[in-house]
Amino acid sequence: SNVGTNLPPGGSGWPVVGETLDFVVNPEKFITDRMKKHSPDIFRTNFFGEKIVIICGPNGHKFLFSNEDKHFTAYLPQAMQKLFLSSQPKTDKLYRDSDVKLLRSPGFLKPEALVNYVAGMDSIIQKQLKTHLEGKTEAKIHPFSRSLTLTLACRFFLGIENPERVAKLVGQFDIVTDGIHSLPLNVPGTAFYHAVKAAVVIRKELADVVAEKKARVLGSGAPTQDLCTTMIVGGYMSDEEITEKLMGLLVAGYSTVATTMTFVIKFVGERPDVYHKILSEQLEISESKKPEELLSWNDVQKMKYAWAVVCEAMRVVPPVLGTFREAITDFSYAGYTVPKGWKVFWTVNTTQRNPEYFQEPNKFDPSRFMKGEGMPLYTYVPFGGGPRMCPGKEYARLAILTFIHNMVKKFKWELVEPNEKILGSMMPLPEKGLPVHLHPRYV
Ligand code: HEM
Repeated sequence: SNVGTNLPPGGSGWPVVGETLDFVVNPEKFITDRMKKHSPDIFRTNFFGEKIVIICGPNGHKFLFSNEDKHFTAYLPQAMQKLFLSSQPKTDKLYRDSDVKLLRSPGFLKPEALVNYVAGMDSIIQKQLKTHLEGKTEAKIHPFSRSLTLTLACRFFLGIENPERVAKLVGQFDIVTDGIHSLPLNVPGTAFYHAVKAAVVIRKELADVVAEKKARVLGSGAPTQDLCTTMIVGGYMSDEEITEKLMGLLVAGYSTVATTMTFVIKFVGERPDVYHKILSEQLEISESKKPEELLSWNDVQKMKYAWAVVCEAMRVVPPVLGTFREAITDFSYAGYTVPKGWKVFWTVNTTQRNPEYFQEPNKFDPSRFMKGEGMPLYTYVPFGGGPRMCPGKEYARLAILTFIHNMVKKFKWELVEPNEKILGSMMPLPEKGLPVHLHPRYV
């Protein structure tokens, strides 16, 4: 075989750090430059201390998503492993393949189950808006959307509603998020060091929740309807496994949903025309219902324009830039051969923000998603694709649309800082938390 002699083109940068810094500072530029210089299909690099190939474009996405388990398995960079896996990892994956199957099977995150959570979500979101935004003339949307998202996750994944407990978790997750944005140096005093500690606190809290729920399930108390209880009642996982799984869900589902909500509010705040279109769609839904009646699954299916707005927000600012795989065999692609053990990175930006597939990629234009014919295959991939595609997609859609419904009915808004800087290339966030001027709308 010609393994090792026919590697994809590319460079490996400095010893040890490789090209890490260039990548972290601006992944989009890093990748676009190298696609031009080396190959638009695949090139090799070296960062986070790993030998990496980056696989690009719709054909790259297709190849990756179609060869799961044959050539590829899931992989987390070492810094993420330190943060998110327990101290005695049984695996270097956030999710073992069997776990993913479990989540996808009749599971809690499937539409059949989610149908029953719409009204509850609507009611929590209404309460949160009342407590945190109503009566204010100005508010920071990003901290709000984070605490809202975690409140929902606490209710539906963990079955906890106590606001102090939720606030404590929000605080710890904020520290973890700061760490993700920093260099992964586990040295006292660094943001990453604090993040590793916060992740330990979160895991301990989750272990307590599992123990409490278990006592409730075994005792006579009426068990709540939540994912944690479902897993306990299932009876085939140890408490540690349940804790680990809940951690994985919170990590995967928390900042992604909050980021999407935040950027929807940003883009809509910049575009009164988009706001008015969303509003008229949402008012039509409300008018078909009794006053005070909570949203249902069917109502959410009618939010077609609002969903186009969400899709376009995730195209311009993807909440997940991309993920890693590990090659479990040597594999050949685009005329090159990559050895077993190398890490493979794919990123949504090589298609979603590529003018070849989306004209004027920086322009926010929800009408791209209203044309009816859909996007060319493997070009729009905010949730990934194939067997590893995000299992939280429907849950995320429900939470975000229910949030938008309530926001436009209650408020109009515009940005306090139209030129606010966006930080963090791997996980984008507005520098000042997206302050907006709020104007109440009386229906
Ligand atoms: C807008 C919100 C979200 C976006 C954009 C998003 C995106 C993604 C992406 C790109 C992946 C990687 C797929 C791959 O590697 O091929 C992923 C995986 C995953 N997501 Fe999401 N996600 C979102 C929300 C959620 C939520 C709410 C949950 C939990 C309820 C969740 C749970 C997961 C899990 C468990 C995985 C790992 C699946 C695996 O490794 O097979 N995600 N998500």
